[in-house]
Amino acid sequence: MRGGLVASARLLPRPLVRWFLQRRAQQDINENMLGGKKVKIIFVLGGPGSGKGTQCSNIVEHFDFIHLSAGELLRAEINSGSENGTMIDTIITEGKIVPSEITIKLLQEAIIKGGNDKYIIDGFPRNEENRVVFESVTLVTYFQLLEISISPEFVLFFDCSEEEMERRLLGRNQGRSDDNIETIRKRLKVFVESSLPVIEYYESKGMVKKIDATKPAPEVFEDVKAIFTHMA
Ligand SMILES: Nc1ncnc2c1ncn2[C@@H]1O[C@H](COP(=O)(O)OP(=O)(O)OP(=O)(O)O)[C@@H](O)[C@H]1O
Ligand SMILES: O=c1ccn([C@@H]2O[C@H](COP(=O)(O)O)[C@@H](O)[C@H]2O)c(=O)[nH]1
Ligand SMILES: [Mg+2]
Repeated sequence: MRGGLVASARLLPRPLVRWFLQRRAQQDINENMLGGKKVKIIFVLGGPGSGKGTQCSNIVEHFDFIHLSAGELLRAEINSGSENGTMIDTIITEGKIVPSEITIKLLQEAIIKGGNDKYIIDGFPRNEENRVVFESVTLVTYFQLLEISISPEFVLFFDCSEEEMERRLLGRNQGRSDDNIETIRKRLKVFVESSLPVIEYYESKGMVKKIDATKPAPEVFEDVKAIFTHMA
């Protein structure tokens, strides 16, 4: 049946087919749709060690979301032996921010591959440039040339004191090259200087749901659960 439709479409004038597909894609763009589904994206932000990864794991156990950690995608890229691997590794070890085009390409691929319509994106956008570029991201739906603006439903912000974040990272023990006191201090500085402005931007739009992340993890999850339960 589908093959028949494709064959029939081939008989139509190309400009007409192109116009039809572009119109459909434009409708999808206007409604934040991907492949006919409304895509829901939630940004999970907070300082290093605030508990983003821990809580995202809890969220996917209870709610139908796919968890994409930008940091994990970058670490996987290093381990894959990609040509950018060494450069990404150096940037992470220095606690700096990887160029937007690299991180966004990995997120785009993961979103398309995920095939779901609900994503929690953990640890991204890291700076204003990340945010602006992602909001005009090009997702390949019908034509490569279409610009699809994906804006988050809301931003979940894990608010935690620096002392507590530092203590947690020093005790994490997962063999990460950036879990040493020198890099941790750099990451905390980058968070304040580059990532907090992103949270302030969304705050000014009334899109931030702030969580007290200094509490024990199960208590933090109770607060997170309440937000996700109410959005369903
Ligand atoms: N509420 C909490 N109380 C105490 N320890 C916690 C809490 N949440 C997470 N942890 C622990 O703190 C460490 C950091 O947590 P997690 O990896 O979830 O943070 P993160 O925000 O994803 O950090 P990063 O930005 O470095 O990836 C882990 O060892 C985790 O088990
Ligand atoms: O959007 C991003 C996300 C991460 N990075 C770099 O990776 C490390 C680790 O990220 P975590 O979220 O803590 O796992 C981070 O310090 C950055 O160096 C990035 O550049 N852009
Ligand atoms: Mg993490």
